Amino acid sequence: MLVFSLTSHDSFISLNHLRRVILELTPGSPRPMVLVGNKADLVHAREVSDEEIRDLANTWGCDYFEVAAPEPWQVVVRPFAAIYQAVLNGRASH
Ligand SMILES: Nc1nc2c(ncn2[C@@H]2O[C@H](COP(=O)(O)OP(=O)(O)OP(=O)(O)O)[C@@H](O)[C@H]2O)c(=O)[nH]1
Repeated sequence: MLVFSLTSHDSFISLNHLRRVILELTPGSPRPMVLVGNKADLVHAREVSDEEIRDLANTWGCDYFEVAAPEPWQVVVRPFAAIYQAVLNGRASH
């Protein structure tokens, strides 16, 4: 799960490194990933544009979820459910 803060462009950029490390540590394995922008409630402090998020999600072939920690767990759980489903799909195709 590639999580960044919508209020920190640096955290968005640092996902490149994080993803590279994950890929290097797990060669040959299925590695379903989702992109998660946290702190969606802090609208006025937002530093990452929808366009750059969409571009990155397309480039990496990831689903994108926007969450805020204060939201009900039913919202915050969505990216976890997506990863879980992707793992199950990966197993089914092997
Ligand atoms: N409003 C809001 N605050 C959040 C959210 N997620 C985390 N925080 C707050 O951000 C602060 C830092 O949270 P941490 O969980 O310590 O995250 P961190 O990555 O160690 O620190 P930061 O780089 O400061 O975000 C805490 O005060 C959290 O309560 C969010 O979605 N919305």
